[in-house]
Amino acid sequence: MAPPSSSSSTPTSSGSTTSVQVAVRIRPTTSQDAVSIPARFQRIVVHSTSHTSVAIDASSAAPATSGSSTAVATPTTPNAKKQVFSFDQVHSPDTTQHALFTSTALPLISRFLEGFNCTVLAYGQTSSGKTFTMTGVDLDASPSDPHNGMGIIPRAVSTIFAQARKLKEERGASWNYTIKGSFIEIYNEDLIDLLSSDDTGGLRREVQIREAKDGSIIWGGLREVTVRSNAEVMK
Ligand SMILES: Nc1ncnc2c1ncn2[C@@H]1O[C@H](COP(=O)(O)OP(=O)(O)OP(=O)(O)O)[C@@H](O)[C@H]1O
Repeated sequence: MAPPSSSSSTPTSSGSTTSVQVAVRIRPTTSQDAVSIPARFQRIVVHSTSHTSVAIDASSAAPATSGSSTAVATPTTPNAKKQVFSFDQVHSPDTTQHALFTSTALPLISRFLEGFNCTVLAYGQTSSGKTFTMTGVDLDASPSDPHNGMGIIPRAVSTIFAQARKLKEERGASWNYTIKGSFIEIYNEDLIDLLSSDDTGGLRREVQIREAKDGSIIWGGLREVTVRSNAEVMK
């Protein structure tokens, strides 16, 4: 979360401004679901009803096709009430990786290059698609290709490098930039530096997090590595 002095506000669909935006992505059913989910639970209960809302079927009735191995829409029972929830963005199962990136993370990149702190956080139950959404596949493909499976991280990193190169071309020899990366795992209450093992004989170093007087965040002992390309970051 960005400290107040460097946070950046974004207009919401309701017209108010907030520094936190919530986007929901509904993942499609996969072939794995057919084997890993018991047939009686194989039904779709979450539907996007607009670009900003989802409806959850309230029916607790068993689906008409109980026993089938394919997911189906839940039949509505009489008087079953759908619950509707609103978010800043709702993405249906057919949303591509490129479209998701363009509407969620891309707007943050220009703000990031202006000096704002930006965070993209994936949250969801196991198998809901966090890794697919954040990392995806085709990690060193072109971020502008709308058809590949690159997730948010490789697309964001490629875009940051491309925009930094463009700024360099515009600003000439008097302007330079360095991009550094760190990789931290938060596990229970511990913060583990995942890039520290090389110089600590295989043991990963714990890092300390504290807040400076000006509200900025200090990561004590965190290893920062200079990176020059998306391929280097994703390695
Ligand atoms: N939008 C999508 N389109 C196609 N397949 C998807 C999509 N989202 C997720 N999947 C597939 O669903 C499965 C589970 O996704 P994923 O591994 O990303 O979940 P996760 O939230 O990271 O799970 P965990 O918390 O257990 O690590 C994977 O096989 C992934 O390829």
